[in-house]
Amino acid sequence: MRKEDDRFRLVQEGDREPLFVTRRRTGRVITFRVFAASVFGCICSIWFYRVTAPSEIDENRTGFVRFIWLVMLTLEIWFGLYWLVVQSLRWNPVWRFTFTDRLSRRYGNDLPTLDVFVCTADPVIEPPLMVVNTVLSVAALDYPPEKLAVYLSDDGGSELTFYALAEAAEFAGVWVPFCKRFNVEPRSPAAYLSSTANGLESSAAAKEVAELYREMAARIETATKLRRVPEEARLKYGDGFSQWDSDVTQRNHGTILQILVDGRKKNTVAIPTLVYLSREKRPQHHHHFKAGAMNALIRVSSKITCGRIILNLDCDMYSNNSKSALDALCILLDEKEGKEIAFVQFPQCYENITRNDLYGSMMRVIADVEFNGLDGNGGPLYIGTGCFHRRDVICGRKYGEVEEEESEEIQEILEPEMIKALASCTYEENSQWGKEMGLKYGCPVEDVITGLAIQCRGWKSAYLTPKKKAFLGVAPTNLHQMLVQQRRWSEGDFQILLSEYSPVWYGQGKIGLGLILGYCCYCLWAPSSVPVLVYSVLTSLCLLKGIPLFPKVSSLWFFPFGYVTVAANAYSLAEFLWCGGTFRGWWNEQRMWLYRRTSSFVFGFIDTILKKLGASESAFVITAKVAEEEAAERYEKEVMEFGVESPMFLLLGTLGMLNLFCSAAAAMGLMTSRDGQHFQTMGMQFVITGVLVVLNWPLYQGMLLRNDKGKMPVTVTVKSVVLALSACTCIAFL
Ligand SMILES: O=c1ccn([C@@H]2O[C@H](COP(=O)(O)OP(=O)(O)O[C@H]3O[C@H](CO)[C@@H](O)[C@H](O)[C@H]3O)[C@@H](O)[C@H]2O)c(=O)[nH]1
Ligand SMILES: [Mn+2]
Repeated sequence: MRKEDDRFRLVQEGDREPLFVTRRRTGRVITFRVFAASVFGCICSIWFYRVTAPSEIDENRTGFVRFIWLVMLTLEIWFGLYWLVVQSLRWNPVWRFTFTDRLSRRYGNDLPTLDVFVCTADPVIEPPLMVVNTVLSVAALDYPPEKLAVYLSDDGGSELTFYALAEAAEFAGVWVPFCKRFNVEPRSPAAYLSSTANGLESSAAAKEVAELYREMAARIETATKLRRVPEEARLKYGDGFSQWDSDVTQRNHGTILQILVDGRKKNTVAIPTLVYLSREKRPQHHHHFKAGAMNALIRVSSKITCGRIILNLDCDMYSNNSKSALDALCILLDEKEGKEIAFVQFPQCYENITRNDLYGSMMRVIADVEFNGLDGNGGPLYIGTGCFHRRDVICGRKYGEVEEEESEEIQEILEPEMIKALASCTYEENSQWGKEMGLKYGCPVEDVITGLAIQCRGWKSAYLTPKKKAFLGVAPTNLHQMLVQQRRWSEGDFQILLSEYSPVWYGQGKIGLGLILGYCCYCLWAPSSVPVLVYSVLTSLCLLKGIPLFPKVSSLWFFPFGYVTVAANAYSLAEFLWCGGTFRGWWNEQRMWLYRRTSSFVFGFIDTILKKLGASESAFVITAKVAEEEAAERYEKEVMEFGVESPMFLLLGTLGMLNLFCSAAAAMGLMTSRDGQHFQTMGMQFVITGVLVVLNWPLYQGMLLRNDKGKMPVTVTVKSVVLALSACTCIAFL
């Protein structure tokens, strides 16, 4: 009898196989650690060299030169320590693999309810057609439709977006069944119809769907262009449009809520519930940007479908892999390890990246290396899109507290008017919303700080990178947008470091050291601008002035400098190529590394300090998702786009010119003197400044050689040249 029992248990156990596995690559990690140790050894000897400053250069050192060396020492200590912090991201990477077939066998259609939140904020820079494509792609997820609901939050309060969604709700009736029947991928109609490899073009069903989509798209685009909703539509969706009174503006309107498809009514279960929400906005109330929108969504949805799992998406991130929800559930429903995981983050991938990724927008290494490293240390950051949450955790449940049982029947169906009150401006007054409940307010990267707070409540998170990318969005397509986005991120991350939720103070004892360091890598982006800025200016100016900053090329002390430089760059190149990048892509990435640090992060740093002093408010500049035609062509050709006057460009231009002048002057001096000794002592500076000049090539082109609309505005060029020349002259005669 006992034996029987055991056998029975075994079968049961087999049934309880984990829904995912976590893998490590031991060989690679050990190699990496040995390598890292060798680099660290050299970093230490660089420090030692600076402190003991060998006598060869010491002979004729004046106080001024001594001061410069002290600055160099400080910078090198910073770089060394920052390097140490960054190693945490590579120390212990893990990869997760899911078994969706086991999930299906075990749960069938008995899956938790899932609410998808899509956020949009402006019908001009986020075209309604793009937004509804995202909505349609998630509505067609491989998930039982009666368990799925899609909410669109429109911070633009735009009739156009509502109109587009109403059209999409109708089209969904055809699209969702079509996707499921033919197992279509990807499930954004625009992406599907533009992909050539769908193999279904010829079938009658596909033709019909394509035709319907084109008609709908044409109607939406016409309306968007004319900025007017067609009269027929107004009649057809009257109860929706009636909520826009004459005085509705983007910043001033009551709550607008419309359930376009209601899955709670028993007969309409073939497509998911579809809801439009534009929360109330009044000029006298702060709306807290995307965090405010998300919190309104959490409350409103709790009275409609109350999905146990929440997927958060930006309006441009369409679902490219219909299994992503099942993948995420493999983690969240896993009986053992999954129990401690609060959210599952997918990488932010883009569909509009050119071959060599001119602006480094893909952040390949972050997505393919660093986030796996974070996962090994306790979990990736929540980055605001492509993330599956447990509803009760985002609402404040601590790890270890019991989960509330899901009530069998969804609560009584409330009148829309009662639900609307949940999205009013005053609802959150004197409540924990924005603090302990929902997404946190007051930070430009509300998502990162929210994820951190969740981890500090004892939870872990997981990172999933299925081969077939889960979601695809639109990356910034010009330099200025890219720099603005990075400025917001660096500012937000730095604010977190200084806030009461700082990973260093608040996270202490709540999350592991590895994860604290991991957060610091990003939180220190903004302050890391200062040393990079000083370093690049100092090496160039000292080259001009003939002040040596590094050991002679022939001296033994040169070795650590050379080794660190070569090894670090070779490693980063290798890593980039492993992640599927090209050599040019890596080179472009190095340029963006520099530009981010010498513009975005500088401003992010200043903004944060000003904000701490109470002198400024942080803003959320929404990233544009469309570009004008000529600019789009230049993007395709990987020609760097400047075009606008911006203080960030002025800074980049001035630094670029400074490097150019200094290296030109120094090269001329070298040629006239033919002094081999001079080259020996200044060798390293020649190389650094030379590399900077080569890296800046597209900048010089934009400033001096190009004539199209995307070149650097003349005023910026003139100002940069004047500033750089005056700096050089001052230094030369100092
Ligand atoms: O007041 C606002 C501002 C923005 N958004 C939405 O937030 C999303 C992200 O905005 P976007 O301009 O595309 O910013 P990105 O820099 O691309 O966004 C990244 O960085 C943000 C934090 O800085 C995160 O919130 C995002 O999820 C993440 O994708 C978009 O869907 C917007 O519609 C709102 O709903 N309300
Ligand atoms: Mn975006």
